[in-house]
Order: sequence, then structure tokens, then C-alpha cells
Amino acid sequence: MAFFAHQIRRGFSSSAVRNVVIKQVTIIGGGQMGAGIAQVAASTGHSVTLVDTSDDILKKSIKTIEGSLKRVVKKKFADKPEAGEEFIQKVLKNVSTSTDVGSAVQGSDLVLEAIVENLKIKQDLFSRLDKLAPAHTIFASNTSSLPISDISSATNRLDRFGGLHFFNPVPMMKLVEVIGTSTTSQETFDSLLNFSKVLGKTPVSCKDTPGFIVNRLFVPYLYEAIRLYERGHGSKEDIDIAMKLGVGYPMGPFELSDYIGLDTIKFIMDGWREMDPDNTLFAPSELMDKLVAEGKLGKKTGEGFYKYK
Ligand SMILES: CC(=O)CC(=O)SCCNC(=O)CCNC(=O)[C@H](O)C(C)(C)COP(=O)(O)OP(=O)(O)OC[C@H]1O[C@@H](n2cnc3c(N)ncnc32)[C@H](O)[C@@H]1OP(=O)(O)O
Ligand SMILES: NC(=O)C1=CN([C@@H]2O[C@H](COP(=O)(O)OP(=O)(O)OC[C@H]3O[C@@H](n4cnc5c(N)ncnc54)[C@H](O)[C@@H]3O)[C@@H](O)[C@H]2O)C=CC1
Repeated sequence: MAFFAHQIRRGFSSSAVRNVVIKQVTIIGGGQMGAGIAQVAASTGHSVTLVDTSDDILKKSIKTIEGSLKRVVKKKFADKPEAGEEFIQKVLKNVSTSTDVGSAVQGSDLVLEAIVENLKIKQDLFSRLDKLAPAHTIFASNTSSLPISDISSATNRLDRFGGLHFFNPVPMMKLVEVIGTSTTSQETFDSLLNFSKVLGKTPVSCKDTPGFIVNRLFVPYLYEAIRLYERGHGSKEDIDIAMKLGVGYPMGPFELSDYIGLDTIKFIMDGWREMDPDNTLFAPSELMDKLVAEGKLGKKTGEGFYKYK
């Protein structure tokens, strides 16, 4: 009886496949997160295809991966620079790029999406991919805030769809949140959990609730720091120093907001406010709205709360 209940909870269906050992990975979106995940997957021996909308963006993604790998080997192969260079070349060989999602998903065991944080765009992508990818392929989203079940509803593979939420910078951050919806099969969930471990990360299991574990606690904190500054209760610099030295956070909330991207953070909060308008934790910030409207999105555009030039 317990086993049966368990099967229902995870939406075990006749179309469910066995535990998939993930070897070939397609990552859609070659921005900060997609490039980082591609790097870590390729470094752990996976064959990776990175997809974005133009070759220019993909060239930038590969440059980012190369730069990040150089930082990794500087530490890991400090006394053996030749072995370090060999490692970089081996990892880069595991990554190919494409602007054609149709061909990129052929033979793929896992399609992991890390494109813009917008439900409609993610749904459109997965709806197309559902028709193009092999039957056994697992789909996962790296969304920061959107319900996985809303994204997966655009497909016919509800049992083979879950969330894999990585943290920025991916090569450094050890956590992965693994999200199962009420229809994710146990096999799919286990495959995603195992994949995270093979990447050298520590997975935690999350319910499909807004912001999962980390962002539900973390994004309201970032917004409260901004509102505190707007109320004139502290300078950006002092708030950053206070949170670094007072509670040992490696970055202050303004530095970290710029690092993540103000568009991503604002999108998360706007979505939650729409769902729960009376929750004061989700109150907006005029300054955040203004900076995003001006295209000052943080480090990636050269300016956010601070300037980077
Ligand atoms: C929005 C969401 O949905 C979820 C999120 O991601 S929320 C954001 C979560 N992330 C955080 O909270 C990040 C907080 N910051 C940190 O942990 C640290 O500041 C950090 C890991 C980013 C950098 O570490 P640091 O010691 O403070 O600074 P830094 O001197 O730049 O880096 C030290 C070493 O780390 C490594 N490193 C840092 N970033 C790296 C990267 N992107 N790739 C590879 N190696 C990197 C390098 O070895 C680097 O040495 P070099 O500078 O000599 O190359
Ligand atoms: N920035 C962060 O700290 C974190 C972000 N995330 C989530 O990861 C996702 C990506 O975020 P970032 O990498 O920061 O964004 P980004 O803006 O750096 O990169 C997004 C990339 O997706 C590409 N793209 C957009 N639409 C596409 C499509 N239809 N097909 C192919 N490529 C497409 C863009 O060209 C861009 O290169 C978002 O869902 C975000 O919420 C998750 C964890 C942390």
C-alpha cells in the first residue's frame, strides 16, 4: 500500500522510463548559468551541447567557460600547469555548441533549460522540444522562481520533467535543489539526484513551491536590503559591509544582486507579488524598478547598484 501511494505521489505512469543514467546533456541558454552548468557537466565527463540563439552569444559562452576553467586549474593544478592545460582542452572537447535545438536534443539524456526567467518563453521552448527530443529524454528547468509544474504543463512528459536549480557561480557553489512535481516519476527524480552528485554537487530535495528553499528565504532578504536603503536607513556600502562582517556572508546584498542580475531578481519578486499581492515580504522597490527600466542590470551590463568599468 505504501509503495502504491508512493507511486501515485510521484505520478508513476505507464510511459515512465527506467532510471536514466545521464551521459549526454543538452543545455539551452548559454548565459551565466547555462555556461556554468555546461562547464561543470563537461568537467565531469559528460558530453554537452550548449544551445543559444546566436553563434556570437555561444562564442561568448565558450570564452566564459575557458576563463572560468583557467581559474579552476590555477588552484587545482597549481604545481602542474601542463596537466592543467590538458584538463582545459579535454573539458572543452566535451562541449559543442548549436543554434538548432532540434538537432541538439537528438541522443540527449537530459535537456536542461537555463533561458530567460519568463514562463511563456519557457513553455514555448519545452512544447517544441517535447516533439523533437527522444522519448527517454528527461527535461529539467533551472528556473529560480517559476513553478516547475507550470512549465512542464506545456509538454506530454510530465513524469520525465523536474527542476534542477543551480547557484551562481555554478563552478563554485556546491548546492543543487532537485525539484519533483506531483507528476515527476521517482525514476526521473532519482536520475536528477544522481546526476547532481556525479557533478560533485550536494543535492537537496525540494517541493515545487515558489522559490523552493533558497530563493524563498533569500530574495525577500535582498529586497528588504534595498528597501532599507530606500528608507535612508543605511548606505549601500555600509549595508554590504554590515552583512559581510556581521553575519559572514561572502557578498553583501547589493554586490550579490548585481552579480545575479537585477532583471532576474525583479522578475522573481514581481511573479510572487502577482500570486500573493498582500504579502509585505513581496513589496516592490522603486529603485529596483527604475534600474531595470534603464537597463542597469548589474555586472552583466556594466552597471547596477554599482558601476563595473
Ligand atoms: C538567483 C538564484 O536563483 C540562485 C542564486 O544563484 S543566488 C546566488 C548564490 N551565490 C552566492 O551567494 C555567491 C556568494 N559569493 C561567494 O560565494 C564568493 O564571493 C564567490 C565564490 C563568488 C567568489 O569567491 P571569493 O573568494 O569571494 O572571491 P574571488 O577572489 O573572486 O575568488 C576566489 C577564487 O574562487 C574561484 N572562483 C570564483 N569565481 C569563479 C568562477 N566563476 N569560476 C571558477 N572559479 C571561480 C577562483 O579559484 C578564484 O580565484 P582567482 O580569483 O584567483 O581566479
Ligand atoms: N543569475 C543567477 O544567479 C541565477 C539564475 N537562475 C535562472 O537561470 C535562468 C538563466 O539565468 P541567467 O543565466 O542568469 O540568464 P542570462 O541572461 O545570463 O542568460 C540567458 C541566456 O538564454 C538565452 N536565451 C533566451 N531565450 C532563449 C531561447 N528561446 N533559446 C535559447 N536560448 C535562449 C539568452 O540569449 C541568454 O544567453 C533563469 O531562469 C534564471 O532565473 C538560476 C540560478 C541563479
